[in-house]
Amino acid sequence: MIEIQQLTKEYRGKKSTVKGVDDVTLTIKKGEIFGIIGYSGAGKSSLLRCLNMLETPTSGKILIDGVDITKLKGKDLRHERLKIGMIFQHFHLISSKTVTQNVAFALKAAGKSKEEIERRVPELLDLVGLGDKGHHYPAQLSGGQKQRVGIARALANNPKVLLCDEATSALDPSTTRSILALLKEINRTLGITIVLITHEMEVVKEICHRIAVMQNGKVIESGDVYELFARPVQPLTRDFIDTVLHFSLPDKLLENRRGTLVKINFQGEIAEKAVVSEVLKKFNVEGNILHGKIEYIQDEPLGIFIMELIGDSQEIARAIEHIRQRTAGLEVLADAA
Ligand SMILES: Nc1ncnc2c1ncn2[C@@H]1O[C@H](COP(=O)(O)OP(=O)(O)OP(=O)(O)O)[C@@H](O)[C@H]1O
Repeated sequence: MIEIQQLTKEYRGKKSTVKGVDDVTLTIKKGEIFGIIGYSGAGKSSLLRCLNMLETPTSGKILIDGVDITKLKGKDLRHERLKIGMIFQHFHLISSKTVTQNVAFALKAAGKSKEEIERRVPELLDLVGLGDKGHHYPAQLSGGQKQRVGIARALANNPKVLLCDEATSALDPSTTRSILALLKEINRTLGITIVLITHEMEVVKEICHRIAVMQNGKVIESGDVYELFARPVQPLTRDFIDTVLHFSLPDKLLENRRGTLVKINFQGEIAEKAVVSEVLKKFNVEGNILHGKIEYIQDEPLGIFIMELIGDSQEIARAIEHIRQRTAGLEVLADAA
């Protein structure tokens, strides 16, 4: 439904030109929650803001349901933009207006009648769990409640796409979870496609179906979130995943090891874990499990074991190959000492 083709966004300064987005091609499917992750300066905001033309791309196309929005201007662009809602890290509410007036503002801007606005605003506030807060001003709300107003406002005109710009970065962990749960619910019940940018892998793990990892304006890796957790290719993707899986083996353990250290991913099936005992019987290697845990990625279990394999190097290589072929992935963390 959203096709980004060879998109580039350059910022031209007096002395130099910065490529915020550098030749990005991506397809975002209808009804999915798509995450774009990267460190500061990777180009996430630039890419997201091109999707509703808050930034004008330098080159490339953005097709939304087949319409290239980069070609639109004036009334046509305003009309197309109504299909795309957006929420922000710092909410961007109008402080002098009540919650009801903030949400009504989006409907007014779209030319909706007074009757329709009066009918729609309470509906939207109920949807985000703020049915009793209509007369409050933003200053009287918590961060999570402010973001709920932002979500109600973004959904006012029944968009097909919701863009989320670091929507939970200013919130504490428990409020973050409640806002992510609301976004998930909106995606499920209203079928709205959600594109979110974040620098937190926890957010991705919690709600995204697919993700793209950005670095220096480019997408360096993309795919199904479970697949990327199980089989990351790029070092940067691994770094992000490590922030969630928290694998740091004590230095002492690394120093004292005798064998090859491997990390094995299991697709959560107990049967797969039998592979390890099978290997120990089949090959002449000794194995010590040093660490094990199960993470839930989108409610699907991903088991992770760290093992030390001790034995003849050829035999270890055969054992590794055997495990690799029968599990969700194996990574050699350190060769035999
Ligand atoms: N308006 C602008 N003028 C000039 N350069 C810009 C502008 N906006 C972004 N850039 C540059 O484009 C690159 C990508 O920035 P962008 O804000 O898109 O990254 P980001 O991944 O969203 O980072 P952050 O999370 O810090 O916002 C950076 O090098 C940034 O300095």
